[in-house]
Amino acid sequence: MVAVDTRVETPSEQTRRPSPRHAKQSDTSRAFALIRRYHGANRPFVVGLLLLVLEAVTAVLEPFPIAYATDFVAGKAPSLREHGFPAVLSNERVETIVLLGLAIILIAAVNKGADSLSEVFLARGGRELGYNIRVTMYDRLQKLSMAFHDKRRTGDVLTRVTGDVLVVEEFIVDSLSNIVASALLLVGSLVALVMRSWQVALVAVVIVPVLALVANYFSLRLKRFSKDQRAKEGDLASTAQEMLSSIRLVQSYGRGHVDLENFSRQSDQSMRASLRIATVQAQFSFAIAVFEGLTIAGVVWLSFWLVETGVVTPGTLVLFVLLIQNMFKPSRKIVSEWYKVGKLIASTERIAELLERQPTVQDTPLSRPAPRLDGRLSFTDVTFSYRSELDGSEHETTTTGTLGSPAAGAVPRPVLDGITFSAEPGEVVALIGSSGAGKSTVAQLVARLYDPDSGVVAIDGTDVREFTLASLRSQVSLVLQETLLLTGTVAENIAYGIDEPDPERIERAARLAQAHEFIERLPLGYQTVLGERASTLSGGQRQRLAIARAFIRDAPVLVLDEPTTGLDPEASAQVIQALRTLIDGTTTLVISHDVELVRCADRVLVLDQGRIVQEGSPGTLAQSSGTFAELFGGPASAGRGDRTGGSADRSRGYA
Ligand SMILES: Nc1ncnc2c1ncn2[C@@H]1O[C@H](COP(=O)(O)OP(=O)(O)OP(=O)(O)O)[C@@H](O)[C@H]1O
Repeated sequence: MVAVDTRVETPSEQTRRPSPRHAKQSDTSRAFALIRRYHGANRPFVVGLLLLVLEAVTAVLEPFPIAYATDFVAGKAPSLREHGFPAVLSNERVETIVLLGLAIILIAAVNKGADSLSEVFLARGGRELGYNIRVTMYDRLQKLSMAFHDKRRTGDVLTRVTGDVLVVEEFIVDSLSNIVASALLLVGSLVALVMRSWQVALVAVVIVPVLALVANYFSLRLKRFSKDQRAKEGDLASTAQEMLSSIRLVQSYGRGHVDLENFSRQSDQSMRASLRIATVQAQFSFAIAVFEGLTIAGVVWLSFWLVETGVVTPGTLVLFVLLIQNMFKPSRKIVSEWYKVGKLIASTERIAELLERQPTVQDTPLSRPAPRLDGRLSFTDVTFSYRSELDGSEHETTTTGTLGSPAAGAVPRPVLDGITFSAEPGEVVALIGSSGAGKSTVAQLVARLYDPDSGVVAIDGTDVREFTLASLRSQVSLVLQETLLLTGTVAENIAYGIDEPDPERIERAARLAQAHEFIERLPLGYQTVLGERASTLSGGQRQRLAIARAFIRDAPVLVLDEPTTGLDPEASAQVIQALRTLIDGTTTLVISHDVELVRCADRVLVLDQGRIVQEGSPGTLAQSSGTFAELFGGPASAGRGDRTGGSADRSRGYA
């Protein structure tokens, strides 16, 4: 059932981006292409549409017994028996009226039955479509590279995955049946009119294009306003999400009122957008109602003249009025649903924009699974600059909302400029340098969170781009400054990223990470459920869980990015103790401002503005003049052999 798009994307697809003009021209076809691609089984749609045809046919038939009864009562039509119906009652007149009444009931029952059943079938199709789109979007979001995630606005993306998908889903469930049934009824009524009187049909033939023109005028306005409204809703969700994720900052700085003003301004804009839609809808309904009144009056005058001249019977006049009403009823429905077509198109555009986005970091058809790696890491003449995947007008429009805020037109300066170094298996290399020098960027290139603009990052002599992302990333462990813990138990958090965790393995990892003792003290030990941000744990405890997570993965390459920043000396000492065990025998890239941690390294690289400006063992660098000695102080610094060095001397604030 799931239509998750797991195709391997080729590099050529990466650059395939429609021009804004092209995208504008194909709004509707884009919407239908999306529905076609993700709708799942055909059966609910086929059966649903057949039932709609039955509904339309019965709706066209409904006025006929009423018209016949009118003529029969007025003595202008014979009894049904004269048409060859078998006699069922003794009174022929009563019999005709009863049979006509039964026909009205039967037609109405079939009509309503078909209507309800079609809704059931289309609901099934619509929900399946929504499910497929939602799961595919989730899958795509996981695959999109950091260049996308750096700039996207979470609230807006969430609105696309939830709100916009719901719009598409509900269009199929609620509106599609109304629109198709109404269109069929319109055509059916027109055909019935043509068959009964060409003169009256002429009136109807004039009505249809006028109706279409009026509908088109209003639908264009509705579409524009709905796009605007969806974008405003996305902005609103982004603002709310940002406030919630930075609630500590908001409260501690007492800036809640500023955020509130901002939120209420955006709410106001969203409300105004909704009101504009409601106003246009009301104008639309009013225009149609006036037009309907005029048309029915015209038909009544025309039919009256036809009755007077004996061309048609009074029953036919009733039939005409009912058929014309039959034409306006669906028109009114189409009008109200048309607004949803605009909404549908706006939402599908926003969904398609996300689904069509190609990750810049991805597997190629030539990628192969990495074997178990030894961990020989090398950077050769690596140059890199941050580029936004959101650059380009098709991604940054005012109508579909903002996925992010790229610095339009800014030429990115290289963040890394010709970086070359290597680390042997098991070697610990420390990266130091002032803030913004590019240390974290080097670390992120190892796990291919970004790809270099030029040069090669290799492990065991193979360019990391030749390995599949999953197999590469499973052999690189990251411990970052801010530990990301997920809602779930402590055990689940430690075992995150491995397929078959067993409790013994989890506990062994926790013991190695010096986390076992505090976990045992938690109310339910390893089964304690951590909240969204595990705010009940201290920074040091969270960090030791991250180290346990790295232990359990047993990856040959380890990247530590400021793992002790923000911890007090005691917590920091515990974390460093755990890290000493973790880095032993593992190729490690460590970025730290902590002298204790840097002393664990075999070699230190000093980065400045994206270049390596100094290189050597901690001991050697401490003896020579340069950034290292300035940052970490004098000759006391020693190499890896001095890992137990107990100086509490910290780096001198240069972050
Ligand atoms: N996602 C990003 N998008 C755009 N620019 C970025 C991004 N991340 C970092 N930069 C820029 O790249 C440069 C290097 O950043 P990086 O985080 O690698 O430095 P760093 O040496 O790790 O700094 P710090 O010690 O402060 O963490 C900085 O100028 C930073 O502003």
